[in-house]
Amino acid sequence: MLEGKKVAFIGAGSMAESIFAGLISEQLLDAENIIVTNKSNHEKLQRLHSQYGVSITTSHKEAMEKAEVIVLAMKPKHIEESAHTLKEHLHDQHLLISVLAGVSTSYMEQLFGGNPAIIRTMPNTSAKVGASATVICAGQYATEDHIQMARALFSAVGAVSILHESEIDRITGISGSGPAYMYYFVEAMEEAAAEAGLPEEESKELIIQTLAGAAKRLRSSEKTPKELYQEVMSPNGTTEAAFRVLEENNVAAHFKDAMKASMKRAAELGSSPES
Ligand SMILES: NC(=O)C1=CN([C@@H]2O[C@H](COP(=O)(O)OP(=O)(O)OC[C@H]3O[C@@H](n4cnc5c(N)ncnc54)[C@H](OP(=O)(O)O)[C@@H]3O)[C@@H](O)[C@H]2O)C=CC1
Ligand SMILES: O=C(O)[C@@H]1CCC=N1
Repeated sequence: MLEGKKVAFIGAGSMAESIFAGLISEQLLDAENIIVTNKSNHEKLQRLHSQYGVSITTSHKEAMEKAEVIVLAMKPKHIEESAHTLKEHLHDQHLLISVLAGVSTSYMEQLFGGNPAIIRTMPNTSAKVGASATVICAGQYATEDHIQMARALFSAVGAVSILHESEIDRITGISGSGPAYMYYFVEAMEEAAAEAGLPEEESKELIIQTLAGAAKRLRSSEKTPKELYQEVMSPNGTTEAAFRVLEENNVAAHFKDAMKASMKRAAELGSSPES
């Protein structure tokens, strides 16, 4: 569906880079069909050009004129100023794909004016290795073809689910921010290994393999997470000792509170993107 099309990224931060790096390595698009622009960090654009071979420009007008698919990848607080510049170059053939947390399609439709085709998405940075968990929903002017185009783009960099827009803020606290939670736990595991005097490289590898193995098991087993962790626990053994500490410290409750805070922040970004 994206054959022969050019895709412009407005915003060149970690999310944009994760997506276009994934699109290139998964061979959905050639680097020269990807145009990247940002606000003012020219060194960053140069680095992205050298590293990936993507086309870069400091002109948002040029990006809009060359591409049919426009990925909005700036911070939510910058959507208003950005839409102000982009809207004069927007035409009927453009598809706008937003990755912005919290920002609704109706708000973007209002900013761009007219009847812009907008697909709102919530990917995550695992797009860089073709393993994002992306959620998409359509604005009122997006057609089935637009949905399929966005689905094709994000399918190249991971799994895609279609959700109702009212669910996207909540899922942001689960799968959008999700990779960060996993890295945080891995960091704690690495620190515990180091504090116990274990060799760094070997511990790191064992932790990653443990995480990958648990993810594989979750995917392939019919068992619930509780059944799976109970399987690890020998009576009065090491895991039980660890879980006693987790439960004494209410870790699951605190972790759930953290995800609720992320969901709440997504809703706040939507009601007041400039915050
Ligand atoms: N990081 C993540 O894991 C995820 C992020 N998102 C969403 O992706 C978006 C980007 O996040 P992230 O990549 O982390 O942010 P970054 O801060 O890393 O990048 C933001 C980018 O936007 C550019 N920018 C700022 N203002 C404008 C403007 N007016 N016009 C064009 N470009 C502009 C910046 O350019 P310059 O450097 O020149 O100022 C920078 O390249 C956010 O809306 C976020 O909600 C969604 C899912 C996951
Ligand atoms: O932290 C953020 O706001 C973005 C949205 C989801 C993940 N990162």
